Amino acid sequence: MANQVRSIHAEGQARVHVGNSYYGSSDFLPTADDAAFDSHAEEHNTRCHRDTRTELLRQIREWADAPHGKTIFWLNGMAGTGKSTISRTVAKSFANDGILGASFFFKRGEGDRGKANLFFPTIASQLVRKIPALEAFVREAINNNPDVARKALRDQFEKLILQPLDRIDHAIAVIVVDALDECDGDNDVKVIISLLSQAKELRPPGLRIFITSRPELPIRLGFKNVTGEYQDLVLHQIPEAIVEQDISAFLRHELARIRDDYNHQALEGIELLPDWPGEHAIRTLAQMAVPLFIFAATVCRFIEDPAWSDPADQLEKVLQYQMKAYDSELGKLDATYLPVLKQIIIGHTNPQKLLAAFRNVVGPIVLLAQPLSVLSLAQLLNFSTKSIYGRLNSLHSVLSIPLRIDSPVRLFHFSFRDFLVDPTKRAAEFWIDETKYHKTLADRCIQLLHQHLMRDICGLQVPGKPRSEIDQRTIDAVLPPETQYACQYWVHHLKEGRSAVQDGGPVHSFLTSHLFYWLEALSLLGRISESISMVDDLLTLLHPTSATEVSALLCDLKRFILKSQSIIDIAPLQIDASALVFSPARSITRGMFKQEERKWITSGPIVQDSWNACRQTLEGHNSSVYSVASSLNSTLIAFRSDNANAPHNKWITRASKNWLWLPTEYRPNCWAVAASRIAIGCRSGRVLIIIFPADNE
Ligand SMILES: Nc1ncnc2c1ncn2[C@@H]1O[C@H](COP(=O)(O)OP(=O)(O)OP(=O)(O)O)[C@@H](O)[C@H]1O
Repeated sequence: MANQVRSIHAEGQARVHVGNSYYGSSDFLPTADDAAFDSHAEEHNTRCHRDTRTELLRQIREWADAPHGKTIFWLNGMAGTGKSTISRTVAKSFANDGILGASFFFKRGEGDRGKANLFFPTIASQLVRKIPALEAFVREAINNNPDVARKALRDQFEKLILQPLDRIDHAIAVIVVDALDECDGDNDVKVIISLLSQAKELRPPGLRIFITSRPELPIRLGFKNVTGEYQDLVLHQIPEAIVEQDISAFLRHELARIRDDYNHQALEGIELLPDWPGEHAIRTLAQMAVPLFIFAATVCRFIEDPAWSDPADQLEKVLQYQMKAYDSELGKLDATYLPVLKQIIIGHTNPQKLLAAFRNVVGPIVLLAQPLSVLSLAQLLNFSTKSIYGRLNSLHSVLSIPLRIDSPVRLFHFSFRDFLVDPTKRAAEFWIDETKYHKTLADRCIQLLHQHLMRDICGLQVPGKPRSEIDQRTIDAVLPPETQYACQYWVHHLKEGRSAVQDGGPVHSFLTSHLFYWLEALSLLGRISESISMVDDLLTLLHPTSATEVSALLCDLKRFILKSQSIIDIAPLQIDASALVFSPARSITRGMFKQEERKWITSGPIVQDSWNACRQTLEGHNSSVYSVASSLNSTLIAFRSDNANAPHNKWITRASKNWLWLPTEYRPNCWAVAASRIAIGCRSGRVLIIIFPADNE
């Protein structure tokens, strides 16, 4: 990070002075991890088998190459029909030909990949890498609006993508956006569609956007609003015969591979016949599958799974679901997943016990907002790693379970979760009660935070130490993945579990004891801005009659965070320094955490009584220092700039380290420093006197 410390040191005895650190923009833009088609998390995901989707892929290519074609191509289709696989294939082929501008694969349950927040910054940062001429204009946008990546989607799109692209001569570039339906927030989805449709205004008009999604209502409405601006294709309306042919080709290839691998290590006499499974079985499986590729893919994993029996037996088990698969689309999901799940209980005398154990482990896994490893799951759920592995052993065809204990367990396909939590299956043996397990996760997250969070968890000591100077390994050591997860998602699970927040309840008690440590941890994770929406969510969960105290605390807390988030974001420990010291005397948050106030301020500023009308001050202006003054004996130094928002006026430093950050209304116009006492004349008319203990105290 380009973090420049420019403190001017007084020679001699000066112990307290006003310094001037400022923080350059470290990362170019915040981005969503693993969203690109070629990211590490996506690398093992399948692309179209070479004998499948040939005509469709040709059409997509033709659209991308057509000089006056529509800007957007929308490929929509039901769950499991193969959209993401097509997206990966076209992204790879565009990348090979040098025309892929950017790709974003939305994925629910994978943190930032399931939200709109970082969609445009991620696309912009990839575009910059692809088209270097854009960099200067994107940087200019960031300099003019340092917070642009956190602004409304429209601002992000216009400033980071549309305007920079409009200022350069660019050749054709394709952006691939997969699974838009997995982006949270119906309104965000509609806004994204509407904004992307504006790309047609670009001169020269070289941008193409390939979007896939399920045909869900908000997306259909979004596209309805931009009728005429896009070309589309409905995957599940492709004639059945063509899809059956594609799925057959895939099955033929995969089952032959499974047979050969099995025969390679099978004892003599039990090998599969060389023509196994035979055309009849392939045709039956393909007919059961149409139009769901996910059926074919899961069946192959199930047949191959050595945990059960040989491939021929496994195939027989699948074929028993023949009639069910022909029933309906829901029946097809049953036929996909029931053979796998039934294995868990077949032949057991006490299936209820096994089912309960299955739900207690698999329920949380499918509901996580971001995948966790077995190690982290064990910590979070308070189970042993052995018992988790025991439950997962039979699920290798539906879950990707890495060998490493600290690598995340992932769903092969989101339709597995859809199947398990389907509310129409309440009575079914494998049904997972979403609300119940979200509640469990919320409780466990809160308990974990209770156990692990503490003040100054990284041992920074110096209150102004910027987050950017803390080694990520230090943060990861004190905040392991499950604690990071709990910090970010306890409110999400509370909300999805529809738990009421009430006075004296677990949330109230957590906030009363651990609020500051939680905010400090969020800051260390670079996620403090998300605390505002979490507080908003908590406010929606208030119990109607018994939440007076916690409601007042949350309203106050929102003001507290809004006022100080810019500095807490930079220096985590300012939460109980500047944020606390400058909050109003009657702030509930301040009152509650009075004991946290830093002892190194003997006498703090006189502050207003209550919150005033100013909710938040946006930081980010720059100006140079133009005058420096020193006391007669040269022990004290003060300096001033044109601009009250200039970074040089923001900190009180001690021994050349930042200690106390000054909110805008306390920024100095003039000041006097004497030993450990500092008097600041503020532009607002306030005079602020702060006394620090002498160094030897
Ligand atoms: N053309 C193909 N060739 C080989 N395998 C395929 C093909 N299409 C799909 N598959 C397999 O089917 C699985 C499901 O497909 P995919 O994830 O692409 O469906 P989807 O339509 O994106 O589903 P969802 O809408 O639920 O995300 C893939 O993981 C892959 O294993």
